[in-house]
Amino acid sequence: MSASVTAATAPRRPGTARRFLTNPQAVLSLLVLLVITGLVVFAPLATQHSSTASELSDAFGPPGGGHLLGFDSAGRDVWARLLYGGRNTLGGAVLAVAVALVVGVPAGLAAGYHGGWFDSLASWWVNLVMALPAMVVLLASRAVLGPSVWVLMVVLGVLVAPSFFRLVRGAVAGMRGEPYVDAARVFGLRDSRIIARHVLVVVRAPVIIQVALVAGMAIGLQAGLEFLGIGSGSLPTWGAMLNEAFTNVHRAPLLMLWPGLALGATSAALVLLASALRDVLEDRGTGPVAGRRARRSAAESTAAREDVGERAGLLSVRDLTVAYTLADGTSREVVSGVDLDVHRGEVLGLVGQSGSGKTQTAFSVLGLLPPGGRVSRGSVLLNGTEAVGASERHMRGLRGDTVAYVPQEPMSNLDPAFTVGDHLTEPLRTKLGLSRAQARERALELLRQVEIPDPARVMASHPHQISGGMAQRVLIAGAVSCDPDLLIADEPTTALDVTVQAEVLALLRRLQAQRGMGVLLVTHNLGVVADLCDRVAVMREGVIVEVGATADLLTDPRDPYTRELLDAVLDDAPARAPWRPREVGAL
Ligand SMILES: Nc1ncnc2c1ncn2[C@@H]1O[C@H](COP(=O)(O)OP(=O)(O)OP(=O)(O)O)[C@@H](O)[C@H]1O
Repeated sequence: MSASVTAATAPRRPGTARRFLTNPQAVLSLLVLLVITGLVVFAPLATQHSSTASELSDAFGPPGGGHLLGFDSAGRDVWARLLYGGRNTLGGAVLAVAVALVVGVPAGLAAGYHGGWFDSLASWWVNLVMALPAMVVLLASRAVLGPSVWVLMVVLGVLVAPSFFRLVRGAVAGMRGEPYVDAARVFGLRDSRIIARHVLVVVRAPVIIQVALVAGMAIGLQAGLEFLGIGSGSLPTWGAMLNEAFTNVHRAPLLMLWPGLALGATSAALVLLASALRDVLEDRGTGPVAGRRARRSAAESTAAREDVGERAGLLSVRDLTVAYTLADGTSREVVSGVDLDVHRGEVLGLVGQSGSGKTQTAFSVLGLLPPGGRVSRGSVLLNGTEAVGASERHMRGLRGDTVAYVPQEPMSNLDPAFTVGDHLTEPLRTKLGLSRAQARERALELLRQVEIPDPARVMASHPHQISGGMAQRVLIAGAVSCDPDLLIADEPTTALDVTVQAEVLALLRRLQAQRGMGVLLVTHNLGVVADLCDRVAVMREGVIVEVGATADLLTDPRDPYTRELLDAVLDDAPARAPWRPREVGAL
């Protein structure tokens, strides 16, 4: 069994439902809410009396004769009023939450995911709304829009929408640059799909918690307004009942108790549920999520280029120049005038020191340069089609089945919230249109092809439950899943330990040979180059300084920089002394 397999399994965490059901606070508060909501929704089943029919002779009458809680000051049935009034109180809270969600969540998603002018404008608007005193706005809107509890709840929804906006925007902006979001784009998934799959799942838990909190707050605020006599007046609500009871508090103090109890129990249950949900939902096995890729220092360009012949290959890059706009408004070239060709079935190594521009070149081919970066000059032909300046839609069409990508850090390219099976089946379903069952079958087959011994178990595992080596195999399986013509592998073994590196390289070599894929292998490791590549391009400070057949280039480098790289390998790897068994008693 390989090293990557033995390290694979961590104990499985109980599912969300299980954690919820074993949390007494969660279960109890949900039960209280369900009972209250059930009584309110099915009010006609819980009472045959009307909430508005009044009989003055019954005013302040005690319980009895089917009137569970007696009568109020106008001779109306208190139990019926409580149940029907709850409809307005809870309905109002639902309305406020719905408005806040509809306004706050999409705006937060768009601002966090895309940034730019919308983010600036929305953040400015949110700061403005948050600076307004809610009570004063509610009072003013009642004066302008009339005494309707529903209108007040809509206004309240708008006032609390910023809390959802900020929550969602912060979570989404924090994960925007995560490699697994880039990886999803590399698979050719649409932004809307990425948001639905990877982004919404991140904000789901805090949003659910916030919903419970905001509902509790809306109920409290609404009751406060009604109690002060600023609500609808005519509608029975728990707040209005409190208000009426308060005027007769000396005569019938119990009349305050019932709406007070209903309000207190509902608000308390919502707050307790929110806090229990926080424990349940936020205790997810998020696994190791690495931060964004480190960006390295700049370089200026020099050097010669080799004539690479006609542009008939699978990938043909000419005069590729990548520039970044810096914070001070100036522009910096990080890749300058690069020419590259990868032919079908060929493995081209792109080598050079850290920061030489290898990754920027690879991302340009994928059409996935980070924000601020752009191809300022040149052409990238993928299967004869120009990729520079192509629409995102066009590039999405190419990613996955024309060009696929194997990243450097396997773990951070898998979304911790999803299983391996989810990762593998999603592109199969969206790109190849397979059914769920077909995609699952295909994914299992792919896992077998990348030599994962127990594919069914690995399919059901989350990223934190598998080793780095296995995660890289999963990503390789994903990359070849739609049968790409060109595979771009960016330092695919750097994050792995030595034995696993060798296995993953062997796997890549085998898959490449079986499928006849062209491979652009980005690496700084000349050992890997010698092992896998047919040809090598050496990159330094953003330019290609030498291209040639691997054997020629490694044995007879023409450029001084290539020679330096080779010397560095030799310097770094002193000849090992022959292994001798430790002498007995040496310790
Ligand atoms: N977002 C960015 N803004 C500005 N410059 C950047 C950005 N990303 C990368 N660069 C610059 O581009 C240059 C090339 O970086 P690149 O990541 O392509 O190097 P690399 O050869 O792939 O290195 P490594 O092997 O360490 O990944 C670096 O000098 C880096 O500073």
